[in-house]
Amino acid sequence: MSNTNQTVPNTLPLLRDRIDSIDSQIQSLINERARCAQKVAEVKLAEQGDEKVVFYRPEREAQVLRRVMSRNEGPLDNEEMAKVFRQIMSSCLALEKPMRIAFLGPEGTFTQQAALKHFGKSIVSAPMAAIDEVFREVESGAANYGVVPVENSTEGVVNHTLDSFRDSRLKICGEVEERIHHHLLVSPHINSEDVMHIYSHQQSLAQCRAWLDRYWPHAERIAVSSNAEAARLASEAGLNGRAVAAIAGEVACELYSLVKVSANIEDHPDNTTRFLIVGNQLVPASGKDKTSLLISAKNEPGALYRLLEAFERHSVDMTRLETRPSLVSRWGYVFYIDFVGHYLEESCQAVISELQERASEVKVLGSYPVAVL
Ligand SMILES: O=C(O)C(=O)C[C@]1(C(=O)O)C=C[C@@H](O)C=C1
Repeated sequence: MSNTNQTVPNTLPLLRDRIDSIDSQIQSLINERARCAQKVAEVKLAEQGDEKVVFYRPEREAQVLRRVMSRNEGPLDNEEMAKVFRQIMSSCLALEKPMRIAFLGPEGTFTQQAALKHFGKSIVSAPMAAIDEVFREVESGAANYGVVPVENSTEGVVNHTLDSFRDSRLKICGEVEERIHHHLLVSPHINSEDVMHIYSHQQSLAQCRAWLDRYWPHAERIAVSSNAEAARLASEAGLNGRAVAAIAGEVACELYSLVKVSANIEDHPDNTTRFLIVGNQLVPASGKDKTSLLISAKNEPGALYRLLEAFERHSVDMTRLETRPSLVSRWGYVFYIDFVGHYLEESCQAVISELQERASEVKVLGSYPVAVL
């Protein structure tokens, strides 16, 4: 083991020798860790059996990353260090069992970016054409987990995702937040001044509305199924000499070899999207968790008040409330509620059982670690 108190050499050859020696130690340790993960897989298989074995453990991953951040002394900052360990765990998990992750595609979407941020790069990516396809892919067992957008700090909730939980038995296993930067992109084969049509996902167009009003008031805005699809269309149009632009992110820009006419054009610089990880398992407590519920309220005066009052009385911190039409009865509603805590904690159990008495249906969509990265 190297002695951390050793003085740092001050010539380039000696510094590189030191780096080589440290790298060799890090490499041995990473492989030693990987062998432990392989052993963990054997133990899990022996204890849980082939059918029920769960390799991916979100609560354990969150604990590992939190520990990395809290003991970190720099000079690398906490997030950088956690990203390194994120990838080490991703590689170790892939040794235990390669994970197939379905996400709202095509390749290059912010959802793919979120999937890589959450699971690391050692996954098999499975882009889907729509949010309900992501759900179906995981329900059928074709994918191990799915990643879907659920809310954006500028535009609010993604209704498709919330609605997909009504008839699904999938559970929320995690959340991930991603800062969203939009760019105006064109094919290198066209002149950006000729652009009269701008493609993007409806939410992205909305997130850049003020900027578009100001700088491209005469261009027609065309909503398509995703911003990666917009990038694909802009690239294809460029090959045919048609001047079309797309609004999309970095990954799509690179994937379709587009060029940036303007970067970071979102109206709100802290524009952030929250994504959910959906899977088949109820996740044990990590020590810092959130819970999501779907509640069908009775259609009577004061129904919502009686639901919310239970949170107050048990001092459970509600972080989000969304209302959607129930689709079962006219003017009936379902509520999506997020709160701090794990559903097995005493105070959370107390709230849930009171809600069960007061609502016609309470579905626990899942408890999951608060996003670490
Ligand atoms: O602790 C486990 O259950 C493991 O499988 C090991 C490990 C890791 O590399 O630390 C790998 C995958 C899991 O998702 C969590 C942690």
